[in-house]
Amino acid sequence: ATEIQFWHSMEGSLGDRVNAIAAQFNASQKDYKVVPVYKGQYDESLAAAIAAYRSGNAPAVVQVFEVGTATMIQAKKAVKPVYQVMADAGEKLDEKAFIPAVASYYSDAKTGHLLSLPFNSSTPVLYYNKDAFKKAGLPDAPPKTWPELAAAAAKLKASGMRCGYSTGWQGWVQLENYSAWHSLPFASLDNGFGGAGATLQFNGPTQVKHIEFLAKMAKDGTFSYAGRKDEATLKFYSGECGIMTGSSGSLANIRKNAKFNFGMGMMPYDPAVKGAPQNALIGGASLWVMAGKSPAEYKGVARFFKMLISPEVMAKWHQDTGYLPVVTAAYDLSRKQGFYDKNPGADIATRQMQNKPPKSYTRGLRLGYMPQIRTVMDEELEEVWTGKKTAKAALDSAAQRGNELLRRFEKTAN
Ligand SMILES: O=P(O)(O)OC[C@H](O)CO
Repeated sequence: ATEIQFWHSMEGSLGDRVNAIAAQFNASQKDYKVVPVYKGQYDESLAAAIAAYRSGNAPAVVQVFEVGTATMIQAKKAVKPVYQVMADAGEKLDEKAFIPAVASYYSDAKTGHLLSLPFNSSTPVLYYNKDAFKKAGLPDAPPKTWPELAAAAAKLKASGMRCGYSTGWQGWVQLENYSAWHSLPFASLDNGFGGAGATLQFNGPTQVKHIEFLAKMAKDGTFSYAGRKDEATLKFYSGECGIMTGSSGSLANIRKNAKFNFGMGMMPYDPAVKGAPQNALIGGASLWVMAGKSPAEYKGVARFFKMLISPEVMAKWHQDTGYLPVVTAAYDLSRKQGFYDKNPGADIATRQMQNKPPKSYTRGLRLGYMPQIRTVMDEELEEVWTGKKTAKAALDSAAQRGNELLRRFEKTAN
């Protein structure tokens, strides 16, 4: 059988699910063998795939986080667009089958065709420890607003918890999604979808106020910073933190490890901000096909992709993990199966994305060097949590440093 290397960043239960899907595909036919390989976290696997391409050892498929999209689009020679892979292999790709917000994130601005395959899309959600809420005398309901969240975190601490609130992926949750959820642009030119020349706008007064709010929580000990990626997930399921905002896709590992009852809610919003809540931006990752592979490998990739987005496989992946059902048929199937009736909260990630019709600047991000801009946001926010910088100084500096990265990216493109 022709081997198809599939590099990914799915950890714990998520990795188990990826392995199970590959095994299912491999058992369904004899010509191809998909070999999933965990290559570290998103930034690590992206760097590994680019290095491997340069030395001629690229995998056929690599999972790239959403913010790496512009990087992959620019690496034209290194990738083969998914719509071409499917067409060459004679596999029909119904691009209308995808949830529009997901498809547009990964589509070519000019042709409108899919460049990568949407696979694990998420939105940030809120998780809360129901047992801890009960012990703290809090009602059994997720905090809806940031002031409610702060009050609940204070009560949790007062009841003896070590950590009231923590967050995963701070740039994604507290600035990228916070902006969209509050109907604000993250960057000009429709967050970069309008072409080159965009400047970052996440240092506006509303975002500054929000980071000040979190800084105050960090100072009084009700917000505990856990790390740049999804370290907060572990702090939540271990019972240390009573509330967490993080990826809807953290559900798989929370479900497996939490020894308490937990509930979910939408991202909190600031009631003082007009238009909030607006809609969420998707995160997670998509699957990119690398260039320079054999026709047989591409045929196998196309068959595998076809299976991944079939309503049955996608519905199961969504139900098992908390990632979005990226094809509408998988959402319909899950509903028909009674999944949302049996699992309250399981459709929150989808509902947030569709909360209101998106504005031109709440559809997603298409910004070069966005992984590096994430690092800049992380560095600057960490200065706020440790009290070394004010929210305003940190966000202004992050925007300025990020703008320099954007200009540098545009130069490499020409
Ligand atoms: O944990 P994930 O896979 O939902 O990804 C979260 C962020 O969007 C990664 O950039």
